[in-house]
Amino acid sequence: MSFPSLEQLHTLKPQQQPNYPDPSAVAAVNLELSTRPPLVFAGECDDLRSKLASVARREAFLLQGGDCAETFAGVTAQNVKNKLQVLLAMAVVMQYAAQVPVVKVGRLAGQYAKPRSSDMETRDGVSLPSFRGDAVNGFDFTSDSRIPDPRRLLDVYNASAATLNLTRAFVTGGFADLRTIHNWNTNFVRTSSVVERYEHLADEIERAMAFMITCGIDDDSMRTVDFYASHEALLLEYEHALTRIDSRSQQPYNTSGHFVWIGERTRQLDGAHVELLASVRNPIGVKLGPKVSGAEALALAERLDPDNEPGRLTFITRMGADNVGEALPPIIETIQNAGRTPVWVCDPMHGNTFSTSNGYKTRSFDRIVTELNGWFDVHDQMDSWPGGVHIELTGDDVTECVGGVGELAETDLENRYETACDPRLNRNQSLELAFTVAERLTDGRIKRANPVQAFTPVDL
Ligand SMILES: O=C[C@H](O)[C@H](O)COP(=O)(O)O
Ligand SMILES: C=C(OP(=O)(O)O)C(=O)O
Ligand SMILES: [Mn+2]
Repeated sequence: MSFPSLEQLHTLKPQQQPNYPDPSAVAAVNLELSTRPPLVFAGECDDLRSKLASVARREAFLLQGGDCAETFAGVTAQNVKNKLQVLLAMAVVMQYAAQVPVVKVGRLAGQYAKPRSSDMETRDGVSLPSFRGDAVNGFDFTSDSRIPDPRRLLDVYNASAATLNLTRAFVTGGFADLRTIHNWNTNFVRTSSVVERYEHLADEIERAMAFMITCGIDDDSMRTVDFYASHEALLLEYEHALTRIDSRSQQPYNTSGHFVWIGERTRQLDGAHVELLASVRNPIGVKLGPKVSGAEALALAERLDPDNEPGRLTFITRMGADNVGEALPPIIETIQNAGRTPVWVCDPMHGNTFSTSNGYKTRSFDRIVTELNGWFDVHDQMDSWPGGVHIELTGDDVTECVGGVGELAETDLENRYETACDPRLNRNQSLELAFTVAERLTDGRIKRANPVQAFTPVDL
């Protein structure tokens, strides 16, 4: 099985690509990237695909989260640790509530390139190219900083390798111990105003943990977790250079991340991004906004997952709180009628962004929860599995989204607004969201594949 050449991809009018001033510099970077070792291995991608197949079979739930735009300056032990900490804590809460394994996938180690709504940004009458992520140009609003530089792709590779290395060390070196993670949640519940709402769940987890320990359960599954890297496959030069033929299967894999997805702005059926990802064996995702029809979603499924392979395709729906109830059911119905069971994931962030009167791009925690609840209601109505959530978040106490447990107001945003692109949930808002999702997952209306069987005493 081969994959398309970069030249072939460029004939497909790729969207959201940088306008590099010097093609020879791009070619030189391509050559160097194509000799660099893979960042992830095909076998790891296969493991993730089989875990996502469990999600498609209602036997697991996916938690995918991290920065909207990673930054080179953000590649620090503390930043990676905080992000992992909040994701692992969220996963414990969801896993206990859902009574199914939670597949943990970070938006990290490659999320450095951004599609933008507008090519140009104008401030005080000065127009410059939009910031497209550290992978492309600089955040500073100066003409030099905003010139796309292909050498940044080498920095993306190095930053991603360092982040992956740290992540692997953290999740296998004791940081992911279930008892430690649970203590974080207990502290959160005790130190925030959500005590009454979540203390019961936190206490139940505490008792379950204590019970497991009294049973002498103390194996590796208590201390380590499987954790995977994901990002949007946006920059064709980078993604193509890291697409390699697996020596075991002779199949192409994107080795820049375990899971890569196609964004809302680049999912044209006959486009370059669909062409490239259709050719790789990774588990892949596609973002679906409120204007997509069932027929378009089905055409994407048939193109990207022709064998209807469990775990291969994840639809990440980002409908907006006001649209999810109307826009999502016909899409699910069309896919169900075609006999397909992709992984259905909710991204409650990208359809709910707005700008405040004081000029901040933000999101409201309440609107995020409204879309999530609407999404759960639709899957309940359609008897499909609400398979996971896709969240832009950080493990830091930033002030980027209004509302939530700290009741952040628009006037609070200036205190610690650090995102390089979209506003992220902060640590406490992320944990509160996990408890909110947990409440829905314990909802009896959601039909799991293997509900925890009531204990039936043996007839003696
Ligand atoms: O992360 C998603 C997009 O890159 C982002 O929402 C685009 O933001 P913009 O509308 O400010 O360009
Ligand atoms: C660009 C993103 O989202 P979307 O493609 O859904 O706008 C993103 O998830 O970073
Ligand atoms: Mn975003």
